[in-house]
Amino acid sequence: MKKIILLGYMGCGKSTIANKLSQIIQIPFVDLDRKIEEKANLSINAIFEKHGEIYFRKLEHQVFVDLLSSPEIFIIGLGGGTPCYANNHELLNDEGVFSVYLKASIDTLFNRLSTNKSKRPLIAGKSNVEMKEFIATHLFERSFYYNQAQYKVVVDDKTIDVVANDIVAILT
Ligand SMILES: Nc1ncnc2c1ncn2[C@@H]1O[C@H](COP(=O)(O)OP(=O)(O)O)[C@@H](O)[C@H]1O
Ligand SMILES: O=C(O)C1=C[C@@H](OP(=O)(O)O)[C@@H](O)[C@H](O)C1
Ligand SMILES: [Mg+2]
Repeated sequence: MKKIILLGYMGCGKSTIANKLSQIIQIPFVDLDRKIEEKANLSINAIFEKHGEIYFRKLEHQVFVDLLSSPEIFIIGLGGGTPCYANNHELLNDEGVFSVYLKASIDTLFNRLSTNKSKRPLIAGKSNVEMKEFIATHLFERSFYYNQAQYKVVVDDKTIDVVANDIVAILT
């Protein structure tokens, strides 16, 4: 069995789907953002505010590499930016890893993020109009990195159960 990595843009459902998948296949789930918060003893928002994004990206890389070097098997829900910094995308094809891109359209991301902005420092201060524009550009810039994943699951108009079971089908 390999470690399972879920990746994709903010709001695509990495944390939610990883949690559901963990219940189905009985493998523990680790959310990279929560591990970063534990290590820094600060919330994601506070890390960005106090130390800035570059510091966050260094910590994110360290925590990701540490998790991958662990002998244990788990499901890792990455942060939306994880594959896009510090050559982390190269780790998506490591031998002991099974990586899945949860692909969502701009509309799906916008709908999910417009009610979930406050804990995401990159979009927290934006109006809805600014956010739609931001998601469109940012998703385009990041797609190269997301497409390095071994597998892709489209999540638009699918329930949490359906997405989780799509991943189970790929795994088996
Ligand atoms: N398949 C889905 N259908 C409907 N809502 C979803 C689905 N997946 C995730 N969500 C919702 O979208 C929001 C963002 O999900 P989250 O797991 O935090 O995304 P990520 O970790 O990728 O940023 C949450 O409110 C979550 O409940
Ligand atoms: O896309 C990004 O750069 C980020 C996504 C967040 O994770 P989610 O994708 O779980 O929101 C979190 O790591 C941080 O706010 C930065
Ligand atoms: Mg998340």
